[in-house]
Amino acid sequence: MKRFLFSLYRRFMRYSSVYMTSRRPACKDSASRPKETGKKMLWKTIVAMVRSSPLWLFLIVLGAIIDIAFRYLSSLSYRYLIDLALLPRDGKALAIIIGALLVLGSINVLAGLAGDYAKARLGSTFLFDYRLRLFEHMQRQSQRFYERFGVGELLARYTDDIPSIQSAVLSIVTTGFLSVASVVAGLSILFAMEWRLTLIVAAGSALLFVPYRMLKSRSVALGRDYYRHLDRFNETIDENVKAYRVVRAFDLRRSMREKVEENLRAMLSVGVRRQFANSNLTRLPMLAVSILTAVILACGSYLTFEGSLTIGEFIAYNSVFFTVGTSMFGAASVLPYALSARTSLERLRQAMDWEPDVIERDGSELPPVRAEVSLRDVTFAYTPGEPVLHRLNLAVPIGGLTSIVGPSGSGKSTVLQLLMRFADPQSGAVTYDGHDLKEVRYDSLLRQIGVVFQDSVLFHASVRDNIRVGKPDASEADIVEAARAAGIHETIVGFRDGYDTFVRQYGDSLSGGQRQRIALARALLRKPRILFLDEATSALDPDTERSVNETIVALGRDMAIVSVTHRLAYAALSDRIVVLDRGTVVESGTHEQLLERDGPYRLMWEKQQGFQMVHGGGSARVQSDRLRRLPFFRGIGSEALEELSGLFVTEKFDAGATVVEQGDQGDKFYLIARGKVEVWITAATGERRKAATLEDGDHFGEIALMQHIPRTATVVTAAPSWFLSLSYDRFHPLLLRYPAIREELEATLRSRMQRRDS
Ligand SMILES: Nc1ncnc2c1ncn2[C@@H]1O[C@H](COP(=O)(O)OP(=O)(O)OP(=O)(O)O)[C@@H](O)[C@H]1O
Repeated sequence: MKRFLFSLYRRFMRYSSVYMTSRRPACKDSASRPKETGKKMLWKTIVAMVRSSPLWLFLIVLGAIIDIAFRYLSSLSYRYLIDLALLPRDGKALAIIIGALLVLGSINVLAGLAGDYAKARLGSTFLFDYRLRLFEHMQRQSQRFYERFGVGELLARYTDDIPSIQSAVLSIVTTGFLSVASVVAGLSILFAMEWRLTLIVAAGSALLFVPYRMLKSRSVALGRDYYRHLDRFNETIDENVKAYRVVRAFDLRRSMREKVEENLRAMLSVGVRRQFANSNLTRLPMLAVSILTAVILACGSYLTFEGSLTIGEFIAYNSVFFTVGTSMFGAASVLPYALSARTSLERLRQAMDWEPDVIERDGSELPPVRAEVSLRDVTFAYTPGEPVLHRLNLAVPIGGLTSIVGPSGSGKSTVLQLLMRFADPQSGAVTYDGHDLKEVRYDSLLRQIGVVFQDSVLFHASVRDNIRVGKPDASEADIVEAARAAGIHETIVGFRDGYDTFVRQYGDSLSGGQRQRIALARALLRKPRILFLDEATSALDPDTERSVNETIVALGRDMAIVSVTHRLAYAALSDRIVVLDRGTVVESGTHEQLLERDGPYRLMWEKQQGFQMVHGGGSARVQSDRLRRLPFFRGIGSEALEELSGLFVTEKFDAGATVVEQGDQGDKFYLIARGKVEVWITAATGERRKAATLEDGDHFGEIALMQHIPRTATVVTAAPSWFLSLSYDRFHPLLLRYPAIREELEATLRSRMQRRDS
C-alpha cells in the first residue's frame, strides 16, 4: 500500500513539474505532432494547475462539497417534510426543516461566491501564465520558427487555443469533478435508501458514455480541421492588413474576397458539423437519463404499491435521483470542452516544443570588442544538407567601413546574421576578439551591436520613442545627438509635432529615407561598437540613397561599420571590401586593389557601370559603351550604339510588381538600371520555382527584340526598381539596318531554348 501511494505521489510530482516550461526534445519538423496524446497532455495540464494554485482550488472544492451536500440535503428533506411534518400536520417540525434549509442555503451561496472568485482567479491566471510563456518562448526563436508559424497561426494560439484549454481545465476541475463527486455521493445515498433500485441506476449509467465513445474521434478530427481553416483565415487577414496597398493597386480585392469567402465557407461547413457533434455529446446522454428516470419511476412505484417504500421515501428517492441525473448530465457537458482542448494542446505544444536555433547560455560577459570579429571555418545551412556557407573564413577588423558584396544568394545576409548571432553555425565558430559567441552571454553581445535592415520597421509610437527603443534610459540630449548623427534631426524638428510626431503603420507615414534615418538614429543611440547594415539604403530612391550613404561614410570615420550591399558604387567608398560567391570569400581588399585584380569584383563593377540616374531618379540613361558589353550588341559600331541608347525608355516599378508574365507575348527587352527582380518559372505540372535573382546591370527579355514569342518566365520586382526598356517596335528598324545584331540574338535564342529544353 505504502509503495502504491509513493508511486502515485511520484507520478503526480512528475506530471505537475511546471508542465509548459519543461525541456523537451526539439520539434524540427514543421508538420510534426507532439508525441504525447492530447488526453495525456490534458491530464498533465490539470495536475499542473492543481499544484500551482492549491488555495484557489481548495476554495473551489470546498464550495463544491457544500453545494453537493446542500443539494442532497434538500432532496432528502422531502422525506422528512412529507413523513414528519406534512402528513402528521406538525408545524414545529415544519418550521425546523424550513429554517435548516434556509441556513444551509445561505451557507451554500456564500461558499459558491468564494468558489466563483477562485474560479475567476484560476482561469485568468491560467491565461496570463500560458500566454506569457508562449510569448517568452517566441522571443527566443529565430527566422525558422516564424517561417513555420505565421502571424495568423500564432495569434490563434493566443486567442483560441489557450482559452480553449483554459475552459476545459476549469470545467473539468469544477463542473467535472463536482459532478462526478455528486454522482458518487448520490449513488451512495440512493443505495442506502433502496439498494435494488440503485443497482438498476448504476448499471444504466453506463449508457451515458455510449455517445462519447461513438463521437469522440469525429469531434477531435473536426476540431483539427476547424483550427486548420482558422489558421489559414487568420493568415489571409494578416496578409490583407500588411499588403492592403498592393491589394488595392493591383486590383486584388475581388480575388482576396473570394479567398476569404472560400475559407469562411470551409469554416462554416466544418463549424456546423463540429458544433453539432459536440452538442450530441451532451444531448444524447439526456436520453439515457430519461430512460433511467422512466425505469426508476416504474420500479419505484411498484415498490411503493408493495409497501417496501413510503410515499415520502419514494419522492425523496426520486428527488435524489434527479440530482444524480443532473450531475451525470453535468459530467457529460465537460466532454466537448475536453475534446476541443486536446486538439488545442497538441497545437500549443507544436509551438512550445520548437527548440530555439540560438540557445542563450549564462556564459561570461563579452568584453568590449576592440580588434576584430570573425567567422572561423564556418559552415551553415538553413536546410539540413544544403549549406549556404562552406567552411567560410572571414575576419573584419574593428574600425572603418567594411562592405560585404557578392551576387544575390552568395550568403551576404547570412554572414551578417551569424555575426549578430541570429543563428548559430552548424560547424566552426563566430568570434569577437577570439571569444566564441556561443560561450558568452547573449545580452552582452547585443549591447555592443546596432543594426539597420533594408525594411526597418518602426513602432506605433512617437518619433522620440522610436529612437529611444535603441536605449530606453537615453536622455533627450542623447536622442537628439543620435538623430543629428543620422542626419534626421532637422527633419524631425520640421514636423508639426517635432519629436512627438506619431509614427503610424510601421513607419509608412514617413518617407523611405526618413524611416531609414530614424532606424539609423535608433541604432546609433546604443553607441554600438559595431554597426551592421543589411542593404540599409538599397530600397531608397537614388538621391536619398546617396545622401544616407554620405552620412554612413561619415560615421565610418569614428566607428566600425559592416555593411552588406549589392550596390558597388557605395561599397567602393568603404575601407575594405569582402567579396562572397556561393558561400565562400573569393576576394577581399580595397576597391582599387580589387579592380586591379581583374576578378569577380571587377566583373560586377563593370556590370553596374554605364547607367545614369537623372531628374532625381525620375529617369535613367544607359551609355552606349555599356550596351557594347551585352553579348548580342557586340561588334556594333559606336554610331548605332549611340542611336540605340536613345531608344530606351525608363520604367519604374515598386516592390512586388510583375514586370513580365510567363506566357504573355514578349515585346520588350529590359535592362535593370537599379533594383532587384526575381525570375519565376512555372512548369507544365504547375510547380513554380525561382530560377534567378537579377540586380543592377542585369538584363532579361532580349528574345522579344527578335520576335513576339511567349515569355518563358515571370519577372517580379523584389525592391523598387528602375528599368530601361527597349520595345520591339522601336528596335526593329535598327535590326534591319544591322544584320549582325540579328545573328547574335538568334544565337542567344537558340542557346536559351536548349537550356530550357534540357
Ligand atoms: N530562411 C531561409 N531559408 C532557406 N534558405 C534561405 C533562407 N534565407 C536565405 N536562404 C538561402 O541562402 C542563400 C544565401 O542567402 P542570403 O540571403 O544570405 O544571400 P545574399 O547574398 O544576402 O542574397 P541577396 O543579396 O539576394 O539578399 C540563398 O540561396 C538563399 O536562398
